[in-house]
Amino acid sequence: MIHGELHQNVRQYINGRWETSATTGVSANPSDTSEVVAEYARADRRQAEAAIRAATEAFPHWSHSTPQRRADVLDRIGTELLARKDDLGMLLAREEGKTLVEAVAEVARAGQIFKFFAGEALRGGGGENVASVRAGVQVDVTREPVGVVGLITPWNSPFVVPAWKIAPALAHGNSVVFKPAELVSGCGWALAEIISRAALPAGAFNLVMGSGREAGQALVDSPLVDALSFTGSMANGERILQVAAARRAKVQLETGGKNALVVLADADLDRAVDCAVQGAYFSAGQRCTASSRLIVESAVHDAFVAKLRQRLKTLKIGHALERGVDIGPVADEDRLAQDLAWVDTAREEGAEHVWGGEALERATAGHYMSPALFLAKPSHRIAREEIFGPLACVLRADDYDEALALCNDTPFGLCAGICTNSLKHAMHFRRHAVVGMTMVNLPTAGVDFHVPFGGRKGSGYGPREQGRHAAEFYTTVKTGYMLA
Ligand SMILES: NC(=O)c1ccc[n+]([C@@H]2O[C@H](COP(=O)([O-])OP(=O)(O)OC[C@H]3O[C@@H](n4cnc5c(N)ncnc54)[C@H](O)[C@@H]3O)[C@@H](O)[C@H]2O)c1
Ligand SMILES: O=S(=O)(O)c1ccc(CO)cc1
Repeated sequence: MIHGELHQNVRQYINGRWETSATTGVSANPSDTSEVVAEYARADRRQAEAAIRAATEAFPHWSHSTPQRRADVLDRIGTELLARKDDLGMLLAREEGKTLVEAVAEVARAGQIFKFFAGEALRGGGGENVASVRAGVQVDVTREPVGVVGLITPWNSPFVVPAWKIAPALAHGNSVVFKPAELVSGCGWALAEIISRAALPAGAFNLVMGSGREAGQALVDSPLVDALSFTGSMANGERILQVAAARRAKVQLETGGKNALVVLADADLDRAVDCAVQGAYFSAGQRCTASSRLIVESAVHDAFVAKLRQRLKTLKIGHALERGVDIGPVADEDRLAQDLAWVDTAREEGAEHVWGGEALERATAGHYMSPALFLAKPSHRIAREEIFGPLACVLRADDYDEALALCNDTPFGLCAGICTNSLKHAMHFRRHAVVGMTMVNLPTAGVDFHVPFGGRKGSGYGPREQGRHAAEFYTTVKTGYMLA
C-alpha cells in the first residue's frame, strides 16, 4: 500500500496566526504503522493560556457581528468540507483507521453540520415576546452568547464531533478554543485550516493541540473560559465537571455508552443481524453509539446467534483504504491491547465464546482484530463496562419485560434500539428505555445531524448537542422588561 501525504507543518492556530510549539508529536497510520500521517506542535499550558486570552479579546467583536456575517462564515466552512470530503476523508481514514467509505461520510456530515448552523445563526436561537402580567409593560426573552468556550474532543470522530461543537459555538456568537485528541491532530489541524480562511476576526477561533493533562487542563482551569463542552471518557468527564463546575463554568459532557439492541421473537431476524453488525462492529466498535449488548428473546436466541456468527465470518477486516474492507484497524496499539485484554476477561469470567477476538496479521503492520462475540450474563464485566472496540455480547431474555429491564440495567444511557414487528412493544420501548436516543428496527449507531444528540445517566451531563437544542448550551437567556 502506498503511503499518503505527510503533513509536517501542523501548527497551533492562535489569534489568527500559525504558531510552533516547544515540542512536537507524530500521529501514525493504524492500518500501516510504518506511515507517519502528521508531525504536529504540542501546546503547553502557557500556549493554551495565550489562546484563551486571544479568544477573550475577540469575543466583543464576534459576539456583536451580524447574523448574516456568522451565517456566511459557517456556510463557507461547510461548502469547503463538502467539496473536499474525499481528500479529507482520506486523511481521516489514514489517521484514525475508519474505512474510507465511513471517513468520507463523516467529513460530509461535518460539512452539513456547518451548513445547518449557518441557518441557525440567522434564526438566532429562539427569542420570544411574552405578555407581561403588568399593564403597560413589555417583556422579551432573548439569548446571548456565553463567552469563551473550550471544546475538548475525542479521537474516534475527529471531524464530526468538533463540527457539532464549533459550528453552534460560532453561530451563536461565542469565541472558541478547540483542543482535539492528540491521536488525530492532523484532522483537527485540517479542520482548523479551513476555518482559518473563513473570514473570522483574529482570535474568534483558536486551535491548541497537545495533551489533555496540559493543554486540555488549561481550558478546564482558566477563569476566562465561560463554558466547556467535553466529549470523551466518563472518568475524564467526571474530573472536568468537578473542577469547572466549582468555578461556575457552564459544562456539557458527552461521555461513554453501553448501548443495548433488543431483539424480540417477532423481529425480522435478517434485519436484526444487519442492525447488530452495523451497530456493534462498524467503525471497529469505536463509537459511543455502538451496540455492545445484544439482548435477545429466548425464542429466537439460538437462531439469531447462529445467523450473526455466519455474518461475522464474512466480514472483511483490513487496511482502511482497501476497497471492500468492512472494518479497519482499531485506533492504536494501546486500544488493541485493551480490546484483547477484554477478550481474556470475557473468557476468564466464563462468557461463552462464539466468534473472533483475535489479533490479525495483514500485508501492512496495523492494529487489526477480528470482531468478537460472546454469550454473557448480565453480571459479567463485558456486559457492564464500556469497551469501545469490536466486541459485543449477547444476553438472553425470557420476554420483552426482562429485555427492557436488562436494557436499563446499566450506569450509561446514551441510546438503545429494538428490533420488533410489534407496534405495542416498539412504542413502549421508546417511552421506557432510559436513554437520550431510541431506534426501532435501526442500528443504534448512525444518527442524523440536525436533531439533538446526547444521553442520560453516566452518558452525559448538561444540555443536548446538535440541532436547534444546541442553543441551550451555547447561549444564556436574558429577560428584558420595558415600560411601554
Ligand atoms: N457520548 C458521546 O457522545 C461520546 C462520543 C465519542 C466518544 N465518547 C467517549 O470518548 C471515549 C474515547 O475517547 P478518548 O479516549 O479520546 O477519551 P479521553 O477522555 O481520553 O479524551 C478525550 C479528550 O479529553 C482530553 N483530556 C484528557 N484528560 C483531560 C483533562 N484532564 N483535562 C482536559 N482535557 C482532557 C483528551 O486529550 C482528549 O482531547 C470513550 O469513552 C467514548 O465513549 C463519547
Ligand atoms: O455513527 S454515529 O452513531 O452517527 C456516531 C455518533 C456519534 C459519534 C461520536 O462518537 C460517532 C458516531
